[in-house]
Amino acid sequence: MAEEGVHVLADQATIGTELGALVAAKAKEAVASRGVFTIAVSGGSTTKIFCQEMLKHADVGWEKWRVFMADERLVPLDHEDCNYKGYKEGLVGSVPLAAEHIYPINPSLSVEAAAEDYTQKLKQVFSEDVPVFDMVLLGMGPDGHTASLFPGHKLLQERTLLVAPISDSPKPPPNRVTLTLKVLNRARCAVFVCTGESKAANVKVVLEGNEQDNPLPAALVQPLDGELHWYLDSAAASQLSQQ
Ligand SMILES: O=C(O)[C@H](O)[C@@H](O)[C@H](O)[C@H](O)COP(=O)(O)O
Repeated sequence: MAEEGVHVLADQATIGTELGALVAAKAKEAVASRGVFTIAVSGGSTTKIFCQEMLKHADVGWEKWRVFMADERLVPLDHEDCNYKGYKEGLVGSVPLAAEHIYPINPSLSVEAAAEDYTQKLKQVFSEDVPVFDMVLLGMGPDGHTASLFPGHKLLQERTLLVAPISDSPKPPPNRVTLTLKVLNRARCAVFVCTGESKAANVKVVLEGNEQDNPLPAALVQPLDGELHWYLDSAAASQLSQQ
C-alpha cells in the first residue's frame, strides 16, 4: 500500500491501478478490524476511474461497504448529473455491493431538508457524533473546489453542520448538499484524484503555495488524525517544482 503523500503517475490508467490497490487495502483492513468499510465518494471524473477499477477487486468485503456521497447535486436520482446514479450503475450488479448500501440524498426535499435528511442517514450508520469515514475520495475542480466547497464560500467556515446545503454553487447545478470540512477532516484517509492540465495551476497552489490567509478549499482538507493522499497524472502535476 502506498505511503501517504503526493503520488505522481503517468496517466489516468496508472492512477486507477494505484488507487484501486489503496482502496482495496483500506477496505480489507477496515472490515477486518471494525467489520465495516465506510467511504464517501465524489462526482466528476473520479466516479468512472473508481468504478472501473474497483470492478477488478472481488475480495474487498463488498457486503460490508457503506457508501455515501461526499457531495451530491439536487437532481432526480436518474438524472445524468446525479453522483449516486454513477456509483449505483457503475458498481451494483457487477460487484456484491447491495444497492441499499449506497446512500442517496432525497432530491424531492428542499436543499436544506435534503441536507438534514442526509445527516440522519449518516447517524444511522455512524455511532460517533462526527462520522469517521474510513476513506473520503475527493476530486478538485480547476478553481480549487472540492466536494461542493467552493473558494471564498461561507461553507468553508461551517463549524456545526455535518452535511450542508448549498444553493449558489458556481459549478452547475446550483443546488447541492455536501459533507463539511468537519466531517472530511475526521476521515482515517482522505484521497484526492486529480488529472489534466486544467488542474495544474491550483495543484501547485494547494501543494506548494503559502496561502495562509485565503486557502483554497482543497487545501483545507487536512485529516486531523488520518492519512492524506494526492494522486496526480503528469499533466496535473506539471507545474509542481518537485515531481
Ligand atoms: O461536482 C461534484 O459532484 C464533485 O464531487 C466535485 O467536487 C468534483 O469532484 C470536482 O469538481 C472535480 O471534478 P472533475 O474530476 O470532473 O474535474
